[in-house]
Amino acid sequence: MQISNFPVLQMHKSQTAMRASQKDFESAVNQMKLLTKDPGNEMKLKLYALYKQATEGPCNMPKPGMLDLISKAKWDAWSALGSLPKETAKQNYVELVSSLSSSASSSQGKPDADSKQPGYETLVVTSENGITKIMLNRPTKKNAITTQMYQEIMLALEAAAKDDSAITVLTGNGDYYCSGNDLNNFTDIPPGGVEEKAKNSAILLRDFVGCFIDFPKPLIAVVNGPAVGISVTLLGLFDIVYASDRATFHTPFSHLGQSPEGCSSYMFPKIMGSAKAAEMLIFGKKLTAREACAQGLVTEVFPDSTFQKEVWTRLKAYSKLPPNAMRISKQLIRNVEKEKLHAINSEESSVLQGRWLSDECTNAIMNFLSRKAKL
Ligand SMILES: CCCCC/C=C/CC(=O)SCCNC(=O)CCNC(=O)[C@H](O)C(C)(C)COP(=O)(O)OP(=O)(O)OC[C@H]1O[C@@H](n2cnc3c(N)ncnc32)[C@H](O)[C@@H]1OP(=O)(O)O
Repeated sequence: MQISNFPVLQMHKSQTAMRASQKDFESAVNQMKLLTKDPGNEMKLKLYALYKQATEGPCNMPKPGMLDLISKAKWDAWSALGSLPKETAKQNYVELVSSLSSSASSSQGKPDADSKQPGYETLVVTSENGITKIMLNRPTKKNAITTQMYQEIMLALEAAAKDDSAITVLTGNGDYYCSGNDLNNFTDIPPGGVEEKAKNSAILLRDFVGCFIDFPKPLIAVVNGPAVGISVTLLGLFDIVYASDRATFHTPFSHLGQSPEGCSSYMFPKIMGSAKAAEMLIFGKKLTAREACAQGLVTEVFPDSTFQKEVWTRLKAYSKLPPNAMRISKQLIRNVEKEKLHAINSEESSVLQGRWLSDECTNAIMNFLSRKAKL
């Protein structure tokens, strides 16, 4: 095999002016270890040959026997590089790895058109590489959750529970993860009046949170930006919470004349201790991602600039673990408290039903809707 059989090497022959440093080379070698998608045998042979040429120079090993197919393919690939200088081989290796990593990262978070599931108006739901991703998709409204969106999230979770993916991810599109309940939900009053509205909302809330309590597979929150209200309280029911360092966590329930939901009245004190939980749930203290991590609400914080790349690399690796083992482990952890969580969810929903009818709550919502108040 001649060097001309490797178009990618031909392409870079003219670029020898740009030399890769030893550090670039070593970091490309490390980068290869992080690739989660198999680049295929042909590419692996090219990389092998360049690595050998870069580290040992031209191939002077004896040719392996005809029956030792793998060693012979590797020997052929290396020999084909002839007397290519070590420095050029290093450069070509670095560029080849970089092209592989950028094509992998450009597909992260950006689903194939084919994998996008139809039927959702407020979400983008995709399933690929063993991961079902549910993305809140109202970026211009900071992903505030409308009544339709609550229903679509429940449908998406129900479908994800049954599909063949190993893990499920919830994330947001745009600069926010989610700004919580859409406050306009309270303006659509049915013929039965505000009491009926409050009752229906409490039922919807109870069923919605119930789906998170019962979700049978590992559930991961990829918190891409600020999170408010119910999108924060629900985090206590996730198995992993990864956050960008741009994310904040805010539950301004008292400011809104409301009270905690999402089982946070139980989960938050359990996770962070009652004093820290009270500061968030009663006094509406907003936490940075690092504070939320220190208090156990967040699993790990990543720099925003590398957030998507690092998180999806990690999740792709996790999605290859045996799915039944993950499911069984999750259920062992969850089943201990499932009944208790459902009871807490019912109680929180019923208390909120009363709060929604209070003057404190009505005034706070009116203030927001008339743009007098923001968080
Ligand atoms: C079935 C019922 C279940 C109920 C469960 C109960 C849950 C409790 C909660 O979730 S409480 C939390 C409720 N959320 C809020 O109070 C947040 C309100 N929003 C804000 O304070 C701000 O919008 C902000 C701080 C999130 C972002 O401020 P910023 O200045 O960056 O951006 P804008 O305010 O201009 O927002 C852009 C547009 O998005 C609309 N919007 C944002 N959040 C909400 C929301 N929660 N509800 C309704 N609309 C929201 C905002 O009005 C802007 O719209 P516009 O461009 O048309 O003006």
